[in-house]
Amino acid sequence: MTTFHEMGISEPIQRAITDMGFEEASPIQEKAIPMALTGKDIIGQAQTGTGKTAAFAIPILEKVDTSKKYVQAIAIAPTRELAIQVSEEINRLAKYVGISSLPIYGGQSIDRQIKALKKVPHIITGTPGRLLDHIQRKTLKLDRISVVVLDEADEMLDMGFLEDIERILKETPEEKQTLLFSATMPKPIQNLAERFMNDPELVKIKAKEVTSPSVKQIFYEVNERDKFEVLCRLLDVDNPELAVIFGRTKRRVDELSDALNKRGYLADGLHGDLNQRQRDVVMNKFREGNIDILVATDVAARGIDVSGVTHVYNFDIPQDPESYVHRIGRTGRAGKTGLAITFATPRETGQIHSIEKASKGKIQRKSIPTVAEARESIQRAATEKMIQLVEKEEYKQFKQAASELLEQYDSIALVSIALKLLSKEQRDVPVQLTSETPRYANKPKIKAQEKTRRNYKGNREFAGKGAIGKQRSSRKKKGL
Ligand SMILES: Nc1ncnc2c1ncn2[C@@H]1O[C@H](COP(=O)(O)OP(=O)(O)OP(=O)(O)O)[C@@H](O)[C@H]1O
Ligand SMILES: [Mg+2]
Repeated sequence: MTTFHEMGISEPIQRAITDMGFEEASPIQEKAIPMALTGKDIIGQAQTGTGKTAAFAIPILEKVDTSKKYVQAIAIAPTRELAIQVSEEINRLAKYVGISSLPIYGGQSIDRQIKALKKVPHIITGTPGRLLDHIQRKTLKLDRISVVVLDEADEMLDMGFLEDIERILKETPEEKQTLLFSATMPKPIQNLAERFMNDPELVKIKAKEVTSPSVKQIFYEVNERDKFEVLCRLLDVDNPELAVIFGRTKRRVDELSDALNKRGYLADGLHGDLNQRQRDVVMNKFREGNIDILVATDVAARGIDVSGVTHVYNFDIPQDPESYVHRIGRTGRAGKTGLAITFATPRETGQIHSIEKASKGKIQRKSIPTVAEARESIQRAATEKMIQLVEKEEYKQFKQAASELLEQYDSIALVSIALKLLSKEQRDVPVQLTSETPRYANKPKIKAQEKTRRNYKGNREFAGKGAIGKQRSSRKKKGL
């Protein structure tokens, strides 16, 4: 184990790292940081939640020259939320060095961004479409960039951002360092690396499984029409601190989050049809714990780091093993443990095995908890809540009323009713979800090339507006 001090990181950055609570470098940081400091191009692969952001952010910060007032590094990410998050992590690490990072993404006022760009931040993080937009408006110049980062590069390829990335990279000088990071590195990424990188070094943290070992993986065989009831039962039994539930489409996410609210859970939805302000509101509510369930499309599958996510539910099975790996990687981060639950309809159980094969992990089949078990959990939760409130002495103003009730009624009946009221009453509210047809069920394994094309259509709800262009209409038709 290596400390950041031993890696020769400058003192002010070390101080910021200490403030962030990092004690020692994670394996990817230990390998990638010294290598990146030599100036080499790097392809970095390590499991989800293992600190890849700092692995590229620290070398960037060491490279930026604060005496020079121009943009010196860019980090490109597939989604707006991720661009914001990466920028925030860079700014935290840069706290004592006078370097600033600015996120640039679609959906935010371009004028505001132009104003912020005039202040000439040293580092820009952004989604491909909006970065390109600023380059074309000449409000962003990349001719003196010395580092480019492609975070979640494989996802950006899958989303069809290749052309945009090529156009962005054309604006950067020949002589520069390129860093490419992801937890998954499917084949097509190697072509990208060959084209854009200069003799890159592969820094791969060898692991038995692609998924994080701190995430326990289970699946339930559930009929489409039973999914929601089973989900509620599991939520009652598992009682997650914070959970992310992934749905296949935007409609699914909206319906699911409405239905959960009707049943008394604190949930909100995130997908690409919300405007940026709505997206920000939802993410902030989730980060601050004002909701404890985030229902999302794959827009939240990559890179999003919210500490305290204990459970990930794949309400709809992910469309490929990579998506599975990233989705479940929203829990079990930074050494914490997590539970990943996947629903597979009877026709989809074969896909569970494909995922297991590709990720070299084990997904254990479990049987659905019974109604009685769920009820027991609800009662246990209500009892715990009552004990907590009693211990906090939060009952004083009801004392008089309580004594009067006790004179007239049986004490067991009264406490039982109080428990009933503390339990989530809305659990019986009927809800109806539109059923989703599985996208790739029972189809032969998709070849890499074909897959890229399909995802290009199916998956482009994510990021910068500029990049989406004509794909939008076909997406709308499909209701994605
Ligand atoms: N050395 C460290 N010690 C403790 N915590 C760390 C360390 N490095 C990073 N972290 C924390 O671990 C969490 C996960 O880091 P990060 O988001 O960079 O993971 P990642 O590898 O990029 O994951 P993903 O593949 O999902 O994008 C963050 O909250 C980060 O602040
Ligand atoms: Mg990441």
